[in-house]
Amino acid sequence: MHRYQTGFGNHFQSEAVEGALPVGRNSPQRPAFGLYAEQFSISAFTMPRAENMRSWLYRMRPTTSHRAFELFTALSRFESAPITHEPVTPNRLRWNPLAVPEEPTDFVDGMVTFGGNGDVGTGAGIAIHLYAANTSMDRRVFQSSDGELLIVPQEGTLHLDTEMGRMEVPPGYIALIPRGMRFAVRIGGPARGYVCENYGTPFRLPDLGPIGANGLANPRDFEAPVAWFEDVDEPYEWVQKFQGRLWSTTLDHSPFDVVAWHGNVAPCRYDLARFNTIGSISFDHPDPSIFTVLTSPSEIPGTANCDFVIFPPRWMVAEDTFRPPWFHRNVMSEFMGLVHGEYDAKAKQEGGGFVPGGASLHNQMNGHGPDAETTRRAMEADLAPMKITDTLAFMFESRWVIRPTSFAMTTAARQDDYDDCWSGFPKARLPE
Ligand SMILES: O=C(O)Cc1cc(O)ccc1O
Ligand SMILES: [Fe+2]
Repeated sequence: MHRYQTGFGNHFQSEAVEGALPVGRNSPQRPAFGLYAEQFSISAFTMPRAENMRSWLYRMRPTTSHRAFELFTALSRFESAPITHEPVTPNRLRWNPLAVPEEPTDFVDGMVTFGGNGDVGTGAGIAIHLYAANTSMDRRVFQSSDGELLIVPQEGTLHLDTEMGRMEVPPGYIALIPRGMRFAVRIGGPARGYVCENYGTPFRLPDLGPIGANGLANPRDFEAPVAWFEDVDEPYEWVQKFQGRLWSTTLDHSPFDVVAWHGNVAPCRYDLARFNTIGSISFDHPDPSIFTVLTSPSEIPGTANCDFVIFPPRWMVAEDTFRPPWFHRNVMSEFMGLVHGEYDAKAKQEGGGFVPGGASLHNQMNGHGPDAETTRRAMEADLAPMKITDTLAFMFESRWVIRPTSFAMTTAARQDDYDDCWSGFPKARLPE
């Protein structure tokens, strides 16, 4: 339906009306048709060229023309770091999916923060939100000035209208919305999913090292929209998340009035089925970093502010190998979600377990891994090549402890018996 331009971080250009995009300069004295030029910067002007990110937007009115924002207090579940709930538990946590609300609830109203780290004020760390919605954003747009949004739909296709164009994002896809970009989410039914709000360095493709020039998420499979605008002179509510609080103002027109744009900042979507999954063809279960789709680096090399990692369908062929994820204590903290199917570290469990729409959190240095049933099966398995099918789990992995919110700690969706999945392991028997 919508048209897209392909590539990740390309210098794109697009015009919805022929002649709207200036040629050969960014800010002509009089842009075509009386449009206004606006630079949209998500890196400092002086960042090295390879990391410099900005686009030029040509819009019907300057963004500046609006009344003052007023503090919006209704949405207390939409939180930001620092998350202050004390004490931060070292316990492994797992949650059932959020129920889709019965009251009309849009994407912004339906956002519930489960945890976060770092600080919106210093621009480091992430927040992890889950959304459950049943209504489209109507004459309402949202922007997070606090971070970029990585959206992982689990149920229901999202129709994202953004200042730079429109995208359709069904479950199995992800979307990236740049920091500060205004967008609206339209849905045709119940919608549920996960959001990583990244306060730090924007997500980028990971280096490939010895993998070579190709593999994992290939740049050409990312899709950015083409320019699109609506000429609507009616009230629009504009909700802005700024330093952890929600602010709102009303425009007398649609903010989707960008007629043309060019640059290397743009929203995009990516079909996770395009991920070129690489794994062991000899022995041993590789570290899950081999499944990194996108990474937000921190200032310590190889130690991400956030890695976005997926566990898609794949062949398992490793010989003499315990094939599921191994037992693990990690300096990095791991938040997981499940889009569909079963995860290979957790056996299906009557009335609970790790289910689509649910989530788990294994924080710094705390042991986790396959449950007892998965372990028993994997140790007894006939190691013929086998394909793991119908599954899509993912992880937001961060160098900082992901501090759960009060909501996450107290919600009835939290499984208070999670530890039990690791009980009943037979003890090793040493020689007499
Ligand atoms: O389930 C997890 O905890 C994520 C994970 C997966 C894997 O294949 C190896 C290590 C790891 O932490
Ligand atoms: Fe892990």
